[in-house]
Amino acid sequence: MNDETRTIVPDGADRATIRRHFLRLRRELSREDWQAKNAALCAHLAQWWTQWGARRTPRWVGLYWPMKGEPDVRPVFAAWRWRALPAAVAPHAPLVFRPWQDGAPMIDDCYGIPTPECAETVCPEVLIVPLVAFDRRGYRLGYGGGFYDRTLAAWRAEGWQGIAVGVGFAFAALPDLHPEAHDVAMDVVVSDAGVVLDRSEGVRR
Ligand SMILES: Nc1nc2c(c(=O)[nH]1)N(C=O)[C@@H](CNc1ccc(C(=O)N[C@@H](CCC(=O)O)C(=O)O)cc1)CN2
Ligand SMILES: Nc1ncnc2c1ncn2[C@@H]1O[C@H](COP(=O)(O)OP(=O)(O)OP(=O)(O)O)[C@@H](O)[C@H]1O
Repeated sequence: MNDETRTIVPDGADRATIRRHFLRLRRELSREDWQAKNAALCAHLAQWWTQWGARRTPRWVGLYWPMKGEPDVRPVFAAWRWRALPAAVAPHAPLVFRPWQDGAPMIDDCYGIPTPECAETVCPEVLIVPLVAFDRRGYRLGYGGGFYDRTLAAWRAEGWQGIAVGVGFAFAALPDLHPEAHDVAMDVVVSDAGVVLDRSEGVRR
Protein backbone atom coordinates (compact mmCIF):
# COMPACT_ATOMS: atom_id res chain seq x y z
CA MET A 1 0.00 0.00 0.00
CA ASN A 2 1.46 3.37 -0.88
CA ASP A 3 0.83 6.65 0.92
CA GLU A 4 -1.78 7.72 -1.60
CA THR A 5 -4.04 4.72 -1.20
CA ARG A 6 -3.74 5.00 2.55
CA THR A 7 -5.70 8.23 2.56
CA ILE A 8 -8.72 6.76 0.80
CA VAL A 9 -11.61 6.61 3.22
CA PRO A 10 -15.18 5.65 2.35
CA ASP A 11 -17.21 8.40 0.70
CA GLY A 12 -19.12 10.49 3.22
CA ALA A 13 -17.50 8.63 6.08
CA ASP A 14 -18.43 9.79 9.56
CA ARG A 15 -15.85 10.49 12.27
CA ALA A 16 -16.04 7.06 13.84
CA THR A 17 -15.37 5.43 10.46
CA ILE A 18 -12.47 7.77 9.67
CA ARG A 19 -11.04 7.15 13.14
CA ARG A 20 -11.27 3.36 12.76
CA HIS A 21 -9.74 3.53 9.30
CA PHE A 22 -6.63 5.44 10.37
CA LEU A 23 -6.23 3.53 13.61
CA ARG A 24 -6.22 0.33 11.57
CA LEU A 25 -3.66 1.68 9.10
CA ARG A 26 -1.44 2.71 11.98
CA ARG A 27 -1.77 -0.67 13.63
CA GLU A 28 -0.83 -2.38 10.36
CA LEU A 29 2.43 -0.46 9.95
CA SER A 30 5.39 -2.81 10.18
CA ARG A 31 7.82 -2.12 12.99
CA GLU A 32 10.38 -0.87 10.46
CA ASP A 33 7.86 1.41 8.79
CA TRP A 34 6.72 2.83 12.10
CA GLN A 35 10.30 3.44 13.21
CA ALA A 36 11.25 5.17 9.96
CA LYS A 37 8.18 7.42 10.06
CA ASN A 38 8.63 8.16 13.74
CA ALA A 39 12.29 9.07 13.25
CA ALA A 40 11.38 11.42 10.40
CA LEU A 41 8.63 13.04 12.47
CA CYS A 42 10.98 13.47 15.45
CA ALA A 43 13.62 15.08 13.24
CA HIS A 44 11.13 17.63 11.89
CA LEU A 45 9.74 18.33 15.33
CA ALA A 46 13.23 18.76 16.78
CA GLN A 47 14.06 21.28 14.08
CA TRP A 48 10.83 23.20 14.66
CA TRP A 49 11.41 23.17 18.42
CA THR A 50 14.97 24.46 18.08
CA GLN A 51 13.89 27.33 15.85
CA TRP A 52 10.81 28.21 17.83
CA GLY A 53 12.48 27.82 21.21
CA ALA A 54 15.32 30.12 20.12
CA ARG A 55 12.85 33.01 19.86
CA ARG A 56 10.64 32.21 22.85
CA THR A 57 11.13 31.16 26.40
CA PRO A 58 8.88 28.13 26.70
CA ARG A 59 8.94 26.21 29.90
CA TRP A 60 6.50 23.36 30.40
CA VAL A 61 6.01 21.03 27.45
CA GLY A 62 2.97 18.76 27.65
CA LEU A 63 3.81 15.40 26.11
CA TYR A 64 1.82 12.15 26.12
CA TRP A 65 2.64 8.54 26.93
CA PRO A 66 2.29 6.85 23.51
CA MET A 67 -0.12 3.99 22.97
CA LYS A 68 -1.70 2.11 20.06
CA GLY A 69 1.05 2.98 17.60
CA GLU A 70 1.01 6.73 18.28
CA PRO A 71 4.19 8.58 17.34
CA ASP A 72 6.67 8.66 20.20
CA VAL A 73 8.15 12.15 20.31
CA ARG A 74 9.46 11.92 23.87
CA PRO A 75 13.06 11.59 22.60
CA VAL A 76 12.86 15.10 21.10
CA PHE A 77 12.44 16.52 24.60
CA ALA A 78 14.69 14.05 26.42
CA ALA A 79 17.04 16.78 27.59
CA TRP A 80 14.29 19.26 28.45
CA ARG A 81 13.85 19.84 32.16
CA TRP A 82 10.18 20.89 32.14
CA ARG A 83 8.20 17.95 30.80
CA ALA A 84 4.67 17.03 31.78
CA LEU A 85 2.29 14.18 30.97
CA PRO A 86 -1.52 14.21 30.88
CA ALA A 87 -3.91 12.39 33.14
CA ALA A 88 -7.55 11.81 32.28
CA VAL A 89 -9.20 12.09 35.69
CA ALA A 90 -12.85 11.76 34.61
CA PRO A 91 -14.57 11.08 31.25
CA HIS A 92 -15.77 14.66 30.63
CA ALA A 93 -13.21 16.69 32.54
CA PRO A 94 -10.26 18.56 31.00
CA LEU A 95 -6.93 16.76 31.20
CA VAL A 96 -4.53 17.63 33.98
CA PHE A 97 -0.77 17.72 33.39
CA ARG A 98 1.78 16.49 35.90
CA PRO A 99 5.54 17.11 35.90
CA TRP A 100 7.44 14.07 34.65
CA GLN A 101 11.05 12.92 34.64
CA ASP A 102 12.46 9.63 33.34
CA GLY A 103 12.09 6.93 35.93
CA ALA A 104 9.45 8.83 37.93
CA PRO A 105 6.89 6.62 39.70
CA MET A 106 3.82 6.17 37.49
CA ILE A 107 0.21 5.15 38.02
CA ASP A 108 -2.58 4.47 35.50
CA ASP A 109 -5.07 7.22 34.71
CA CYS A 110 -8.75 6.40 34.23
CA TYR A 111 -8.01 4.89 30.78
CA GLY A 112 -5.11 2.79 32.02
CA ILE A 113 -2.51 5.17 30.52
CA PRO A 114 0.57 5.67 32.71
CA THR A 115 0.79 9.11 34.31
CA PRO A 116 3.17 10.45 36.96
CA GLU A 117 2.18 9.62 40.51
CA CYS A 118 2.34 13.21 41.67
CA ALA A 119 -0.07 15.74 43.14
CA GLU A 120 1.43 18.79 41.43
CA THR A 121 -0.19 19.99 38.21
CA VAL A 122 1.17 22.45 35.65
CA CYS A 123 -0.18 24.22 32.59
CA PRO A 124 2.15 23.58 29.62
CA GLU A 125 3.04 26.49 27.35
CA VAL A 126 3.64 24.01 24.55
CA LEU A 127 1.12 21.21 24.22
CA ILE A 128 2.06 18.25 22.04
CA VAL A 129 -1.16 16.64 20.81
CA PRO A 130 -1.41 13.19 19.18
CA LEU A 131 -3.36 13.11 15.90
CA VAL A 132 -5.22 10.04 14.64
CA ALA A 133 -6.15 12.08 11.55
CA PHE A 134 -5.81 15.76 10.67
CA ASP A 135 -6.72 18.21 7.94
CA ARG A 136 -5.19 21.16 6.14
CA ARG A 137 -6.45 23.69 8.67
CA GLY A 138 -5.09 21.78 11.64
CA TYR A 139 -8.33 20.17 12.80
CA ARG A 140 -7.87 16.73 14.24
CA LEU A 141 -9.39 13.45 15.27
CA GLY A 142 -8.21 11.69 18.42
CA TYR A 143 -9.65 8.71 20.22
CA GLY A 144 -13.04 10.35 20.50
CA GLY A 145 -13.02 11.35 24.14
CA GLY A 146 -12.94 15.06 23.30
CA PHE A 147 -10.22 15.53 25.92
CA TYR A 148 -7.88 17.81 24.04
CA ASP A 149 -10.74 19.95 22.69
CA ARG A 150 -12.16 20.33 26.18
CA THR A 151 -8.76 21.04 27.69
CA LEU A 152 -7.78 23.66 25.12
CA ALA A 153 -11.21 25.31 25.29
CA ALA A 154 -10.95 25.54 29.10
CA TRP A 155 -7.40 26.90 29.03
CA ARG A 156 -8.11 29.44 26.32
CA ALA A 157 -11.17 30.64 28.21
CA GLU A 158 -8.81 31.31 31.11
CA GLY A 159 -6.45 33.33 28.89
CA TRP A 160 -3.92 30.60 28.11
CA GLN A 161 -1.25 31.90 25.69
CA GLY A 162 0.28 28.55 24.85
CA ILE A 163 0.58 26.73 21.58
CA ALA A 164 -0.90 23.40 20.44
CA VAL A 165 1.42 21.30 18.30
CA GLY A 166 -0.21 18.28 16.67
CA VAL A 167 1.90 15.30 15.72
CA GLY A 168 0.75 12.52 13.39
CA PHE A 169 1.72 10.39 10.45
CA ALA A 170 1.47 11.92 6.99
CA PHE A 171 -0.80 9.17 5.69
CA ALA A 172 -3.50 10.39 8.06
CA ALA A 173 -3.76 13.82 6.39
CA LEU A 174 -7.16 14.60 4.88
CA PRO A 175 -8.26 17.74 3.04
CA ASP A 176 -11.14 18.58 5.36
CA LEU A 177 -12.39 16.89 8.52
CA HIS A 178 -15.52 19.10 8.56
CA PRO A 179 -14.95 20.32 12.10
CA GLU A 180 -17.79 20.62 14.57
CA ALA A 181 -18.31 23.64 16.81
CA HIS A 182 -16.26 22.21 19.67
CA ASP A 183 -13.23 21.27 17.57
CA VAL A 184 -10.08 23.26 18.32
CA ALA A 185 -7.50 23.60 15.53
CA MET A 186 -3.80 22.98 16.12
CA ASP A 187 -1.43 25.97 15.79
CA VAL A 188 1.28 23.75 14.32
CA VAL A 189 1.14 20.31 12.72
CA VAL A 190 4.25 18.18 12.29
CA SER A 191 4.29 14.85 10.49
CA ASP A 192 6.95 12.59 9.02
CA ALA A 193 6.56 14.72 5.86
CA GLY A 194 7.63 17.90 7.69
CA VAL A 195 6.04 20.89 9.37
CA VAL A 196 2.81 20.80 7.41
CA LEU A 197 1.14 23.74 9.16
CA ASP A 198 2.67 26.54 11.22
CA ARG A 199 0.62 29.41 12.55
CA SER A 200 2.88 29.87 15.55
CA GLU A 201 4.19 33.22 14.32
CA GLY A 202 0.68 34.62 14.01
CA VAL A 203 -0.25 33.75 17.56
CA ARG A 204 1.46 35.91 20.17
CA ARG A 205 2.54 33.04 22.43
N1 LIG B 1 -1.12 8.58 24.56
C1 LIG B 1 -2.23 9.28 24.79
N2 LIG B 1 -2.53 9.64 26.02
C2 LIG B 1 -3.68 10.34 26.24
C3 LIG B 1 -4.55 10.68 25.20
C4 LIG B 1 -4.18 10.30 23.87
O1 LIG B 1 -4.86 10.58 22.89
N3 LIG B 1 -3.01 9.60 23.73
N4 LIG B 1 -5.72 11.34 25.48
C5 LIG B 1 -6.46 12.06 24.56
O2 LIG B 1 -7.62 12.25 24.69
C6 LIG B 1 -6.22 11.27 26.86
C7 LIG B 1 -6.88 9.93 27.09
N5 LIG B 1 -7.98 9.75 26.21
C8 LIG B 1 -8.49 8.55 25.81
C9 LIG B 1 -9.74 8.52 25.25
C10 LIG B 1 -10.28 7.30 24.86
C11 LIG B 1 -9.55 6.13 25.00
C12 LIG B 1 -10.09 4.81 24.59
O3 LIG B 1 -9.49 3.79 24.83
N6 LIG B 1 -11.23 4.78 23.94
C13 LIG B 1 -11.86 3.54 23.51
C14 LIG B 1 -13.12 3.82 22.77
C15 LIG B 1 -14.09 4.53 23.62
C16 LIG B 1 -15.37 4.79 22.91
O4 LIG B 1 -15.56 4.36 21.76
O5 LIG B 1 -16.18 5.46 23.51
C17 LIG B 1 -10.95 2.76 22.58
O6 LIG B 1 -10.20 3.41 21.81
O7 LIG B 1 -11.04 1.54 22.60
C18 LIG B 1 -8.30 6.18 25.54
C19 LIG B 1 -7.77 7.39 25.94
C20 LIG B 1 -5.08 11.49 27.79
N7 LIG B 1 -3.97 10.66 27.51
N1 LIG C 1 -15.33 21.83 24.73
C1 LIG C 1 -16.20 20.81 24.80
N2 LIG C 1 -17.26 20.85 25.61
C2 LIG C 1 -18.11 19.84 25.68
N3 LIG C 1 -18.03 18.71 24.96
C3 LIG C 1 -17.01 18.59 24.14
C4 LIG C 1 -16.03 19.63 24.01
N4 LIG C 1 -15.11 19.22 23.12
C5 LIG C 1 -15.50 17.99 22.72
N5 LIG C 1 -16.64 17.61 23.31
C6 LIG C 1 -17.35 16.32 23.09
O1 LIG C 1 -16.44 15.23 23.09
C7 LIG C 1 -16.84 14.25 22.14
C8 LIG C 1 -15.68 13.74 21.33
O2 LIG C 1 -15.13 14.77 20.52
P1 LIG C 1 -14.15 14.45 19.30
O3 LIG C 1 -14.73 13.42 18.41
O4 LIG C 1 -13.75 15.76 18.70
O5 LIG C 1 -12.93 13.78 20.12
P2 LIG C 1 -11.40 13.66 19.75
O6 LIG C 1 -10.86 15.01 19.45
O7 LIG C 1 -11.26 12.61 18.71
O8 LIG C 1 -10.80 13.11 21.13
P3 LIG C 1 -9.51 13.50 22.00
O9 LIG C 1 -9.44 15.01 22.07
O10 LIG C 1 -9.79 12.90 23.35
O11 LIG C 1 -8.32 12.92 21.36
C9 LIG C 1 -17.88 14.89 21.26
O12 LIG C 1 -19.09 14.18 21.47
C10 LIG C 1 -18.00 16.31 21.73
O13 LIG C 1 -19.34 16.70 21.80
